[in-house]
Amino acid sequence: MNDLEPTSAILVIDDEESLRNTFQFFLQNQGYAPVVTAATFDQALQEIGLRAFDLIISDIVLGGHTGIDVLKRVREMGMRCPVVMITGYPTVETAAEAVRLGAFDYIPKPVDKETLLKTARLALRQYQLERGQRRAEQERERYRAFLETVFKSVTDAILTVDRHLDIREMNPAARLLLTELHPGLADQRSILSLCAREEFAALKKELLQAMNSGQENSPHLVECRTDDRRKLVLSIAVAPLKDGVGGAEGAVLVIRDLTLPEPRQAGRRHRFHRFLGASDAMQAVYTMIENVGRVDLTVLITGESGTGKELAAEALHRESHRKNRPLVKVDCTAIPESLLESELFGHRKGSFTGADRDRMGRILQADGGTLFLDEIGDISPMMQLRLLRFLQESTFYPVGQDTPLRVDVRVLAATNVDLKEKVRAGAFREDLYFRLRVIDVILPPLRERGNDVLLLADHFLANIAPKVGKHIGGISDQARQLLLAYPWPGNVRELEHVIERACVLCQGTTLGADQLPGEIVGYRLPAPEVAPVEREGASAAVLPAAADLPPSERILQALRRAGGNKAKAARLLGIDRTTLYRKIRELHLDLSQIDF
Ligand SMILES: Nc1ncnc2c1ncn2[C@@H]1O[C@H](COP(=O)(O)OP(=O)(O)OP(=O)(O)O)[C@@H](O)[C@H]1O
Repeated sequence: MNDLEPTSAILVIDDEESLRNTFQFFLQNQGYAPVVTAATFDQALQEIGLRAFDLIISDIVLGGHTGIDVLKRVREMGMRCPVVMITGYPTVETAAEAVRLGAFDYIPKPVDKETLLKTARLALRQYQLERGQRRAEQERERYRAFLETVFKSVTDAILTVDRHLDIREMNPAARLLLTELHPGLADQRSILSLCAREEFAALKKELLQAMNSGQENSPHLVECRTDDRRKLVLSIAVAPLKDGVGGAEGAVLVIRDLTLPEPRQAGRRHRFHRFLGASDAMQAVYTMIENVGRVDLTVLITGESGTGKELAAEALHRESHRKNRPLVKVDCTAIPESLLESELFGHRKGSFTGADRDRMGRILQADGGTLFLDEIGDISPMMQLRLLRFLQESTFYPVGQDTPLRVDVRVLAATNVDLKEKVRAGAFREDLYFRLRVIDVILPPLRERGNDVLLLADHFLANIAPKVGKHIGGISDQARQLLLAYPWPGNVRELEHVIERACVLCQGTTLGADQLPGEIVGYRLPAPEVAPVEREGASAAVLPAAADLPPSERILQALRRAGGNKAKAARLLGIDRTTLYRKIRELHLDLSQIDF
């Protein structure tokens, strides 16, 4: 047995049973496992859907299909494993064609054992090598992305210069600091513009010294003023940028802001931009947004639906130096796939049917500001690739234009799907994921925000009641208890709708449990030993948990409690009326026998 690929999984596809079995026997004898067989194209696809294979050996003629169809499907599914064709004499040409299309090799019939095993060995070895290379490349890309993330996310300003003192790279913190010192300073080609300021007069000498001596300078402190006269204290450190052969190809400048922070607003915040919430979970979100907002990083905002991702994007924009420039929002799922590309990148007149004039895309509209891509998790592989290119290069091509446009845009993206899981499932590019998630802001679900539920409910009540022409003074204790106990799968948006509905239903001056929907009233059911009869007359609708009673009993009990009123019974059960009717039909419940 060959120890290079001991546990390789192989799929043999052939409509001749004897051949399938012989191949399987030969290959298994070599220690390959599992060796799976399929007699038809459809069976083969089924097997491929069930597990990953390291090698596929397929007859070129497969009933209504061919081995080339297998090859094509395998590649369409993104699998890179080698495919070897088995061919009879009249189809040798087709097999050669298959190799041109990417098959690893073909074996003419009659297949002898040695040729089969040798080809399998070679194919598996090459596949293993390719996989190793791919893994190494991914590893390098991951490491590069990691370094870039560090470079971008540290709050120290980092700049690199070449031997001519031209700026090569600067991180977002450096861009921010230079802009604060003087607008436009960050766009200068040479570091000499910074050195021209009196406070930085020694910098040029330090940089040259570091390059010539190959030694780091010890950090020292500089006092200076920003363009708006704020005083800063900066620590400045300079180190050579080694060229790998003993010299320096430039220098690195690291500037740390040691200015004492202005006293922070003391205590807990109840509001932050358009957010409302005083819970610990929200305090952490506010601090994160404040810290991240200032630095020009790509941010991925995650959280369940209705948790306020759009509010987070607005707050991040407002906290940034781009706040006076546009914030452009694009809901990636609201725009049909075919239009999304031109929506984002714009198009030239005549580039496709219906493009009767040039159109400026959303990215260009956001120039100088922020682009917010909502629901990013659902974009197609093609859009993923185009976005990746844009994030990597800050340039893009409008549809139908072959010269690129450069923009200065900060990208914020949001999703309520688990992107990491999508990456694992191969539905989202890992490289794009890393690009987007330089920093993530995670919004907690409402059920983790404690009393914020009541804070928000009161806020929505105060806003909505006057709009529907009601004078409602507050929410009853019972209703508050129910609001607190409910897990809010739709989060703040759901709460807002619930209060809206309750305001419409409310006849008095207090919003009570009766105006809350069944799923909230019926949630967290009390202990089953409380007999329904004992609870009769209780205002809050509550029934024993479903697990303790068969469904038919539970429905009958609810109907009895509701005096035969189906709407009320449905509310007690936490389901809607139509579902209740359906269940009555399905369970063949005879309501005429019930004594209400
Ligand atoms: N903490 C909050 N304070 C006040 N209003 C909030 C808060 N969080 C969310 N909202 C409100 O709830 C609604 C939903 O918020 P938003 O649209 O930002 O959620 P989302 O997470 O983007 O939802 P989706 O993923 O479904 O797009 C909005 O009306 C928003 O104003």
